[in-house]
Amino acid sequence: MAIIQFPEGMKWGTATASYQIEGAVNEGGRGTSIWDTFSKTPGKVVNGDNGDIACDSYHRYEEDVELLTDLGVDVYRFSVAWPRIFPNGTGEVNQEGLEYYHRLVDKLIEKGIEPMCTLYHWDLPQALEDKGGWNNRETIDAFVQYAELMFNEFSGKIKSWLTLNEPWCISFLSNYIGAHAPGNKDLQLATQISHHLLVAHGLTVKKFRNLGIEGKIGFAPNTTWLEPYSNRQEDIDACNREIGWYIEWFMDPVFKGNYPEFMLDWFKKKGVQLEIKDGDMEAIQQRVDFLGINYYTGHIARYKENSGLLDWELVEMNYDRTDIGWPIFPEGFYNVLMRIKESYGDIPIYITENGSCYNDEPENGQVKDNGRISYLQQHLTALSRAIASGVNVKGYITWSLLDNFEWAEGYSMRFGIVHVNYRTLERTKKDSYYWFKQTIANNWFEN
Ligand SMILES: CCOCCOc1ccc(-c2cn(C[C@@H]3NC[C@@H](O)[C@H]3O)nn2)cc1
Repeated sequence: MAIIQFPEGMKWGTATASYQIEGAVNEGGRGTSIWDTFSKTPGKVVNGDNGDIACDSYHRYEEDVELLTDLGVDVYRFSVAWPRIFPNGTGEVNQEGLEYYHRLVDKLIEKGIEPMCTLYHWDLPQALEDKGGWNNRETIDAFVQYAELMFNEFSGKIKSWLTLNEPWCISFLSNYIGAHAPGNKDLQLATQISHHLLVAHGLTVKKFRNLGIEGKIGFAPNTTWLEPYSNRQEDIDACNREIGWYIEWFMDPVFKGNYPEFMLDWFKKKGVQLEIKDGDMEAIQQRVDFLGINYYTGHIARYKENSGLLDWELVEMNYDRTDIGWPIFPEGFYNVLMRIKESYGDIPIYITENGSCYNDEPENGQVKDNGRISYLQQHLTALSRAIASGVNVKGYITWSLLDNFEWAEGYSMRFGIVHVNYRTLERTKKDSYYWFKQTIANNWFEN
């Protein structure tokens, strides 16, 4: 057995997102989002599930904050539903929406928990989508306007901000692969949207600085790792293309001021013509105070000509998998963090999402989710390796506090350390909740 010790001052937390937990989609003046539309489009979400009720956290936020308080977290990462603030994306501000988030933030502060606010976690106002969504550069301006209002409204209360959650999912998963809202399948569109997202991020950081808002700001790309099947250059290059699609494509512009040439060349070969306006790259390259990193899984892969977008194929290694089918690959977590350190230096990093899907149900009031505890142990050990290797990790935020609406998987896949009965909305602390609580209290665990 080994003691895995974390640095003094390490921040611990849990994460959620507005559309996934709030419910109350027609209450408090909220406008329609693209996920309301997408989830009610037949065939898009397992079992036809939607976020109408979800965990009902709009009404039960005090119960959720009690769970956070008992857990002993330092930070709670939540997201704001843009359609609660600007029901039509721009124009009239909805005071009821602001009031809900003041209630939540005030309760967190009362309990000594730092609110970390994600401004955009995928619930774009439908009114903006109707005008082209993220493909329309006017949405960039609308986002900066929304962010400015939030900065001014919550200045002094919220001191940790994230502009975007998982821009790869917002752009490529949602507009090329088509698995998420709004469900387009167009590489040119998706790639142009990825650029607009980065411009929106940069202009928002610039606004944050110009307003002189107290606190720190970053963004939260999602990552993955493909380990080459062999040391053949073609296998290494193929894996680096997939890794680069998540990491370098979104981080090079922010930290280096340019897109990675190898990815630009590849997209050009696929017919993409990226439109970059004068000043865009300078806008994107604003200094961020920290980098959020989301990591779930990785694979072994090798080159395969004309296979998918990036010419690679998975090699099945029969790794254990979580209930959503993702391989348990903690080495990939270490490798992602080392790649980021090598590429971008000592930018402070918060793990803003890491967690696992296990669909264990309560038995006599207990949820024995040993798989989730094992996943946490493996990935926190990988994290401790990265810290020992010099990666500047400031905090770890697990996904998620609650079982919730897992996008296209609906409620069929559970990521929470707290079980939610979607009929009664009763919360039940899982065994992983108690394990995480002890780890937070100790700032170490025994492997
Ligand atoms: C090749 C075909 O692929 C089709 C599906 O492809 C993906 C990829 C990635 C995901 C995914 C889901 N999550 C967890 C969420 N992160 C944010 C938070 O809201 C969590 O709910 N991370 N990544 C889903 C589907």
